[in-house]
Amino acid sequence: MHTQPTVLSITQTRAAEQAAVDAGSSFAQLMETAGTAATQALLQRPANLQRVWILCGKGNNGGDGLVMARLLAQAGIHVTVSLVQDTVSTDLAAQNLAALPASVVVQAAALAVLAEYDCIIDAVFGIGFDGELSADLQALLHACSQRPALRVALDIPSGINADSGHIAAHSFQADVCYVFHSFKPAHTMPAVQKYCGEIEVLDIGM
Ligand SMILES: NC(=O)C1=CN([C@@H]2O[C@H](COP(=O)(O)OP(=O)(O)OC[C@H]3O[C@@H](n4cnc5c(N)ncnc54)[C@H](OP(=O)(O)O)[C@@H]3O)[C@@H](O)[C@H]2O)[C@@H](O)CC1
Ligand SMILES: [K+]
Repeated sequence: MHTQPTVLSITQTRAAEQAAVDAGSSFAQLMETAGTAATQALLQRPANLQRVWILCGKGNNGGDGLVMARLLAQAGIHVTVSLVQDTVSTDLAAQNLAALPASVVVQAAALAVLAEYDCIIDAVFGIGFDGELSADLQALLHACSQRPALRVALDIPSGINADSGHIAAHSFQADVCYVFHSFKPAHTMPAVQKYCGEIEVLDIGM
């Protein structure tokens, strides 16, 4: 029997996260589990993953990317992280930035070196995104979306509003989207699904 995926709005997702924390988990644990699940799913793919570039936003979607950076580096992969908003704004993202091993290169996003990467991970924005992308981010995400590298989006491709499904100009075009816990309304929309590519829902223990 084909079962429909559970769909939770942004508000419902945040309530489910809070309920998991109230039941004994922690936001840090949820992020660690999200980054771990996405790393394991990525490593299971028959893909060339020698050099991975992770684009991190300043919020917790960026934090998920930083967890992946640590775990992929520990798996022996050459990882470069770019903080595309020049900073991190949440405690969880800051903790995971501080926890990066020395082998992870942290440098400004440089389009000139884009061709060096086998895989690009979009951890810029998740369910916290609303509105349009800045001109700089439009140029960066557009260039990434043109690359033949494996393009991975965490939770939702950056530039897309998880509730309304509004697709900002030059949103990230993924090959695979690792969705945490449950679909958001946007994941059910065919126009958004074209930006997600393959969608895999990952259990993050909530
Ligand atoms: N909480 C948890 O337990 C877990 C959360 N998880 C992960 O966290 C993600 C949600 O994280 P989040 O809430 O920090 O939001 P996120 O998507 O990173 O973006 C927020 C940033 O975007 C910014 N921003 C918004 N619009 C913008 C625009 N147009 N242009 C520019 N900037 C814009 C906004 O800036 P502000 O408007 O506040 O200045 C803010 O700084 C979720 O999708 C999942 O991946 C998992 O780890 C599981 C456990
Ligand atoms: K993303």
